[in-house]
Amino acid sequence: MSAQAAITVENLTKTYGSVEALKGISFEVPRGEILGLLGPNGSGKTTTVTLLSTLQRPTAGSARIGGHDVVADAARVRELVSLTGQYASMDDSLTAVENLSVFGRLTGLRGAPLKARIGELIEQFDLHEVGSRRVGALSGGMRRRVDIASALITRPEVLFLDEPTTGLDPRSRAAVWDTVAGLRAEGITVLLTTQYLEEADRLADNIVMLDRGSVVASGTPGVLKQQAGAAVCEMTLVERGDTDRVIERLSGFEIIETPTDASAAHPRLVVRAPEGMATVHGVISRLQDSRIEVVDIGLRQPSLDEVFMQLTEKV
Ligand SMILES: Nc1ncnc2c1ncn2[C@@H]1O[C@H](COP(=O)(O)OP(=O)(O)OP(=O)(O)O)[C@@H](O)[C@H]1O
Repeated sequence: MSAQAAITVENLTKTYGSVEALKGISFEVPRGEILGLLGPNGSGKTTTVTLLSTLQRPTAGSARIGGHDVVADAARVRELVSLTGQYASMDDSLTAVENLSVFGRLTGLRGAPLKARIGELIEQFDLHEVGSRRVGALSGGMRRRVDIASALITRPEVLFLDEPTTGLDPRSRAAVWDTVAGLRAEGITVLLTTQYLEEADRLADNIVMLDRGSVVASGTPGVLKQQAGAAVCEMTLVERGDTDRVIERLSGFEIIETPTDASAAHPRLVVRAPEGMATVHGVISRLQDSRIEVVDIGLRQPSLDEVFMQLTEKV
């Protein structure tokens, strides 16, 4: 394993009684990179973060942060990492600056150094306007931004972001994405857990996909999409009423998505296209034979969502 790695995980295992939360996972995160740890509910994401941040001990295997073992060297690891995410621990009745101050004091910062660090974070996270407002009155996205800022008060080398955008509306989610992308510029290593493939696709240098406690795939977003192999043929129908007829007419093709939104004016279907354009032409000729009209039809790379579906189906 590389000496440069900020996080090294080797055969990490955690069992709770008869539940195998992690079944021996391994991965590495180079310094300054963002790793997206992806997986559905219960796949082991939070367990991984609690082990890496020394909140729990592994049952077997090992993990190192900046070369320090999370069990043997737990005190040193705690100096290097910070953890935030879904369950922000800020006091709603205090202002953003007061919250930063509380976090700073908790870590032993006082006086001028504390004030200077808060000033830097206000600058870095563009909190000038909201610094004096009560955190309870801030939007969800702005709250998370203050929360991430407070996690950085100690200048950690590694930041764990546990589902930082769960429960946020799309606009707030985009604002948090900007904040996380900015962390890369600061050289901080980030381990981001998420259920949203789009989030990992946007932010992560590398992705580790977990399913039921095991790694089912890892690599860059681009490589994972390629690994999934076949491109897909996506079509949008003119008439909602044609959906059942299309499904019937496309027998023999592997339909991987049928319309889910009953209110959508134009239903969308996706079929796997192992033969690329030849598959698309095959679909078009079947639709033409039945005089079924489409708004559009085309070939595209599978999304990470589709990759994940395909990989987890195989397990
Ligand atoms: N303290 C615990 N005691 C018993 N089982 C646990 C405990 N913590 C987690 N588990 C189990 O371990 C498995 C992995 O849970 P974990 O919370 O790590 O998943 P997750 O991927 O973070 O899911 P989510 O997205 O819901 O947070 C689940 O089956 C969970 O029920």
